[in-house]
Amino acid sequence: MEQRINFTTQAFIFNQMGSIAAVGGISNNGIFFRKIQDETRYLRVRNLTVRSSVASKQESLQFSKVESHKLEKTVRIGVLGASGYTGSEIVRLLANHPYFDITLMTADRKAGQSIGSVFPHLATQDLPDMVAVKDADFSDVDAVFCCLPHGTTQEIIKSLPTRLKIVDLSADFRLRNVSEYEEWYGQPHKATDLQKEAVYGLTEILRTEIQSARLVANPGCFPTSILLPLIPLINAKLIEVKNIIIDSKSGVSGAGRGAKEANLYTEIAEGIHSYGVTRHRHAPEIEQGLSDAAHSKVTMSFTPHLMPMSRGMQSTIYVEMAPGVSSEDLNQHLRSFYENEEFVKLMKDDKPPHTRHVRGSNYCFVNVFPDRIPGRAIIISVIDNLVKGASGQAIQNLNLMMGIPETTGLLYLPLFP
Ligand SMILES: NC(=O)C1=CN([C@@H]2O[C@H](COP(=O)(O)OP(=O)(O)OC[C@H]3O[C@@H](n4cnc5c(N)ncnc54)[C@H](OP(=O)(O)O)[C@@H]3O)[C@@H](O)[C@H]2O)C=CC1
Ligand SMILES: CC(=O)N[C@@H](CCC(=O)OP(=O)(O)O)C(=O)O
Repeated sequence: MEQRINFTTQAFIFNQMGSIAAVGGISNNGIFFRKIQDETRYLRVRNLTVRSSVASKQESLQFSKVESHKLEKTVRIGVLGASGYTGSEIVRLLANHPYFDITLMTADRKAGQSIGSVFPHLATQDLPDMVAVKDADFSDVDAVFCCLPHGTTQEIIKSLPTRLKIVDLSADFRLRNVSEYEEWYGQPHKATDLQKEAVYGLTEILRTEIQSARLVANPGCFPTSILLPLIPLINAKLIEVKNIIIDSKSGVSGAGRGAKEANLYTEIAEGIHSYGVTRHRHAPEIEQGLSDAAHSKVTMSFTPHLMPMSRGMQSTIYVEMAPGVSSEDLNQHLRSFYENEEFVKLMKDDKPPHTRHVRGSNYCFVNVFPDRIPGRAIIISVIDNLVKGASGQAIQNLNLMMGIPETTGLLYLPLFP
């Protein structure tokens, strides 16, 4: 039977692998209610004693512990660039977030409009109209998702109150070396002090640094799909750092919502094409991550392709293994490295993951295959460019920065078919 419940506490049940098995709330009289995915209804879970290890009879999983958090504070969120693809994806994902409450949204050409008029799929959300950044009042905001074009972003972030926590989805604060930024982005960096403060937001790899950061540079979508499998393998010296070849494919939403001739249906449908060959601006970002892992300068070959699909990203990575290492060793290492992670999963069989298996979710699915050529392996990694490649990872990072479980509001299963 449906009922309205006022929760005082949000609770998480973990399975024995340490992953969150159920999210719910604890009512005033101490009863745990399990949240039903993607709905606002809750299922009463009986026979579960909070703070004990007794499993619920209604659950097939063996619960190992319950952690609870007081729902004391609501974090007031500003979404800069809410009329774009990543901004609107933040709004969609936050609809079910128990702590984050959107109090401010900005747009540029669409300033003055409601989110529902710009994105009818969000018309059910009761949110303030979007305003221009110059008219934005940050007095009711604690944290900001900055979903603006690179270049514009630095100056806007520089002008924000310093008490705000910021997750920047643009490329403006990702490269530590500002001269490298100038070389690849064709303009000098205009906020070099802030650059020193920024922490690169590849959550599973830099969790500790992100927790205490004020400004997080959310990674690019291609780098996310590539660095998640490669960094642990380089750290463990299981692959050679020379001759890494990466072939990546992206859905068209990766290019943003702005009208561009190159992104017309007629230019995209019924074919694929490579772009940015040898000079894509994600190359230095990927090499920065790989070099940090290797403690030496790493270079690689990277070619992105545009696919006739709205979202999704696959990176196919060709590597040379260290002497005596097999592709099964790579698989085993990644499996154990990500064993307790909710969002990075190694496939259990020998099938390649598909972009459609992670669509709309914050998951990264990975598999490793032996190449026909001895000593080489092929790694396939898929994400949704708008979720793990942008807005989902951004929420995961802000969760950490606010000291709440990082999966909060992100346990959406992929949308299939
Ligand atoms: N799309 C993706 O898959 C990914 C994108 N990113 C990065 O995230 C950022 C946002 O991308 P995305 O959402 O795709 O881009 P969109 O082009 O879809 O959206 C851009 C947003 O910024 C606003 N805007 C544009 N110019 C200005 C300006 N001069 N001043 C203030 N606001 C402005 C736009 O407002 P209006 O619509 O009103 O003009 C819109 O809200 C970019 O830096 C992008 O590179 C990162 C990872 C993945
Ligand atoms: C399909 C497409 O055009 N994709 C974008 C990458 C999207 C992304 O992650 O870009 P940022 O580095 O700006 O955040 C591109 O290739 O430039």
